[in-house]
Amino acid sequence: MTDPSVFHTGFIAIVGRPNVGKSTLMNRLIGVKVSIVSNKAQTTRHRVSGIHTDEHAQFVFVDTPGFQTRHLNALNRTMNRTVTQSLAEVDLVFFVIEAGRFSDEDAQVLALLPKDAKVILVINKVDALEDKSSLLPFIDANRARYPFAEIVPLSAERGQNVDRLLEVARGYLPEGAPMFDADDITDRSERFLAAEFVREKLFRLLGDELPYGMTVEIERFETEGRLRRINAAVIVDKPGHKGIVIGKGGERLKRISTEARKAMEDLFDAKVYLEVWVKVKSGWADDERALKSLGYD
Ligand SMILES: Nc1nc2c(ncn2[C@@H]2O[C@H](COP(=O)(O)OP(=O)(O)OP(=O)(O)O)[C@@H](O)[C@H]2O)c(=O)[nH]1
Repeated sequence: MTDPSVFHTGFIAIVGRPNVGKSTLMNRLIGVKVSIVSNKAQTTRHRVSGIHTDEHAQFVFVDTPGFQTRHLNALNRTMNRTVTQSLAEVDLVFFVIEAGRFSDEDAQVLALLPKDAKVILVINKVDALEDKSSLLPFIDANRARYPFAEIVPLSAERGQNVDRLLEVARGYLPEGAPMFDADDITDRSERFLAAEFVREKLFRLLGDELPYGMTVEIERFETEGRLRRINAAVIVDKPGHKGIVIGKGGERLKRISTEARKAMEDLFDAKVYLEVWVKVKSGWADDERALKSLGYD
């Protein structure tokens, strides 16, 4: 049993083949919807996708980039090395499989786990198991596959035994103060996400016309209860790019901002006033600013 007076904080990666229920589990673990957000933590190389904090521990869930189990070719093998490296940097891995089933794809994911990683085997979807008595032999069969630190059967969808997973996981996280303030992270995440949504719509609606070097900056982000006032600037490099983003009669920009606003309202569970405009900030303008800051006019 872990000493409850000691606080634990650490990074966890959730891995598994497609469709085993990783997202469902993540949503369960995080609980509050608004916390299921991407946040580029400044202090770490990890991309944080969710955080759960209770009185004993802070669980920081991170994305594993480039996971690939289908079509093993040279490129994917290189990507898989990246996966193995990023998994070596977390404190704990949740390897998720489906109850009663261990496929070749599961084996491929398992093979990517670094040899000395601490891995908890999460057997998900136990609710869907027709013959409940088959669970114990299934657990035993999996013990032989890898030196799992723990094996936890659960149902992410129904929330069964999910608390147990957190309780067990805590003992594998290093002792230490929380890295993130739960409220803080929510605000910063929303701001970060707002930029992500605008970017995503730009990518989707501009397609091949996407100007090189385009960025999105959130110039204003205000929270008033369940209302957000957000101003986003799409920054392009050349005056000619401005028209591409705006489109004929402003149609394109209007669509981008409407779709981004809807996505934000869904996720933030709030009313959103969003203004999006396009600014040209060429290299030349930057030079000029740089000169001004040095006192040259
Ligand atoms: N019966 C049952 N179904 C579940 C459970 N957890 C997830 N599912 C279902 O399994 C399907 C896949 O769930 P996801 O959470 O999207 O799986 P994933 O691993 O994130 O999938 P990818 O994003 O493709 O990698 C969905 O239809 C879920 O509703 C569970 O505990 N029991």
